Amino acid sequence: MNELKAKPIYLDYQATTPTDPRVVDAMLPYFTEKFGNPHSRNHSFGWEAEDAVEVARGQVAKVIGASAKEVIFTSGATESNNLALKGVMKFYGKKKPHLITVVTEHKCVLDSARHLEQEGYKVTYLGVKDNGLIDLEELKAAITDETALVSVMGVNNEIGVIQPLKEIGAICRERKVFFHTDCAQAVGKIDLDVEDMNIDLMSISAHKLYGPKGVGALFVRRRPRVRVIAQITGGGQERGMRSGTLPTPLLVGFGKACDILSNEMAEENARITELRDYTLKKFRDRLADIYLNGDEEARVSGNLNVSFAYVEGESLQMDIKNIAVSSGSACTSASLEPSYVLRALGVDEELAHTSLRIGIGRYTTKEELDEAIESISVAVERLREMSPLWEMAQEGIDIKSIEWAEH
Ligand SMILES: Cc1ncc(COP(=O)(O)O)c(C=O)c1O
Ligand code: FES
Repeated sequence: MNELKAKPIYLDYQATTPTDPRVVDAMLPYFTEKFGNPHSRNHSFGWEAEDAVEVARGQVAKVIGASAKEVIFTSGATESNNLALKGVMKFYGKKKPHLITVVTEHKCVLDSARHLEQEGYKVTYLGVKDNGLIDLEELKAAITDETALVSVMGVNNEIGVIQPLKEIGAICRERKVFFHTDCAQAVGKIDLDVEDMNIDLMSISAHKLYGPKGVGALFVRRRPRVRVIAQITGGGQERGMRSGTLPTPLLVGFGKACDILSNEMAEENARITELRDYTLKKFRDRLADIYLNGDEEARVSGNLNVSFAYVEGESLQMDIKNIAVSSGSACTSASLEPSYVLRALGVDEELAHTSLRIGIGRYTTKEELDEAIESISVAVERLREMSPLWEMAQEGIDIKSIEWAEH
């Protein structure tokens, strides 16, 4: 058949973002004529690259209210999170071997915590309420004299909920424990100020904020000073905290992307919030039995994580192939397990299997959303028509009362 392929619609901005063309333009000269090694001290090629790196450092620092000297460049948030957790625990851990984190953190935080546990450190994993937020009283109760670090993400990558960073920072400062936050999904989406929020370490990733992939940063507070043990050693770059030649073009792009956010973030988020609310309303008007996962208020502009009851998420995705969204299951492995984040919210397994994460961002248009809403709705209606569970629910049978055979 000579069918015209529909243009794919990208609604997966939490997975990654396209690099802003302005960012690409800023980067290009640093691949070619301005290619010097920023650590070369003896000639102008090096100085030129170093100057560009320092400008970028300042631009990154500015969006989070830090000073440039507190920004350590890394390869991304995965590395930053590893450095924060392992670096701090290994420095302070003899006297204070206890780390507190949250069950809904990104895998790279949870995996770093597991590694530390295997090495004998103690880890408390806080649960979350059914809106995805931590309970501050639980956090307070978990802190002991042995706690060195609390690590709570700013914004969750799956459900977009915003943790109460300022309150967490205040608790940590009062109890004299360091506060690390994974803000890979938060920078550019919410106002962040490391001073006001008493944040001691913050992980950032460029490719989530319209910058290039393969670069990120860890903010490490200087006053009061936070010490970390380097996880990558060598030439002693980044004040000994992270060795390796800095990738000048990537950093220039990262800096430019942050600079754009400094100027345009408020306006951009207002526009995206409007699109998101519009989308949710249209779904709610059209389809019964849909549920928004995660708090409706404490939520970033571009995230809609919705369960479409009685429809299996993967089947739904297969039906809407030209729309790039993420499903709430099997996304982290081939295990076909429903998302651990949704499970932690208490979303039951059936419903967790029916979720889609719809990510709206800088280049999303209303027309694209209209098309996506229509395709998803048609697919949900079609799949529900085929679902015996949906049929039973329409007849008023309580699905929960059914005894399922072992499988
Ligand atoms: C919350 C969160 N933390 C960490 C990461 C990892 O970031 P990177 O891809 O820069 O390593 C991601 C991206 O998947 C994320 O969403
Ligand atoms: S949605 Fe595919 S395994 Fe549950």
